[in-house]
Amino acid sequence: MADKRLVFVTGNPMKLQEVRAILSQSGVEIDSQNLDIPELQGTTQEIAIDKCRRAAEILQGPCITEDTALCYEALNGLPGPYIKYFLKECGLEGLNKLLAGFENKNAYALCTFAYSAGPGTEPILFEGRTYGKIVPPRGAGKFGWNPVFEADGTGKTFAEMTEDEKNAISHRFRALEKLKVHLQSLKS
Ligand SMILES: O=c1[nH]c(=O)c2ncn([C@@H]3O[C@H](COP(=O)(O)OP(=O)(O)OP(=O)(O)O)[C@@H](O)[C@H]3O)c2[nH]1
Ligand SMILES: [Mg+2]
Repeated sequence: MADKRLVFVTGNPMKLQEVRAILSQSGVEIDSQNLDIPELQGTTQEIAIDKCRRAAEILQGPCITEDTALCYEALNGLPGPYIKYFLKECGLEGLNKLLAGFENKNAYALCTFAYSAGPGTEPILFEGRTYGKIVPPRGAGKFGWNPVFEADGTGKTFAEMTEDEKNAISHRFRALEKLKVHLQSLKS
């Protein structure tokens, strides 16, 4: 039996798949709720806290939510938490063109999990980062901006990696490592 069950509120099946794979050996089992929670404008932290708070209120119970940002060094962190809309409107090529006037193609993927113990409690954040650079698309485009993000030291875009390769170094993996430590502390 799982040591811990958690409800992950997300509308993104690829996130859910990766979270389940990363947590598969950890004793944490994930139930999912596909709720469309309105997302505030603001910093990644503000967006993550607000989204988790709303989700816990709707569920009337504990839950986790996750926000992903793609932050360009040359643009002082933008598109950041608004990457979903940039990707939708500009496509993978557009994500490259944004940096056309800059030599600096460095970027980091930022994953922020928020954990709420239930309605009325303040969500706690767990962040993970993976550094890399923005490149012309390579690899199968099954998930978001994976084809244009080459992780430092790998020579591969996330889309060219196997699931296991990505899950060993991803922003999501790094944030979940911190969330796991917190969940352990709740058990004792
Ligand atoms: O190539 C990718 N590799 C990843 O590892 C990854 N993680 C998220 N994303 C995309 O980045 C935006 C985040 O927006 P986001 O955090 O609001 O997510 P979402 O709205 O899809 O789901 P949720 O908010 O219901 O959980 C969305 O377009 C996601 O598809 C990724 N793309
Ligand atoms: Mg979202």
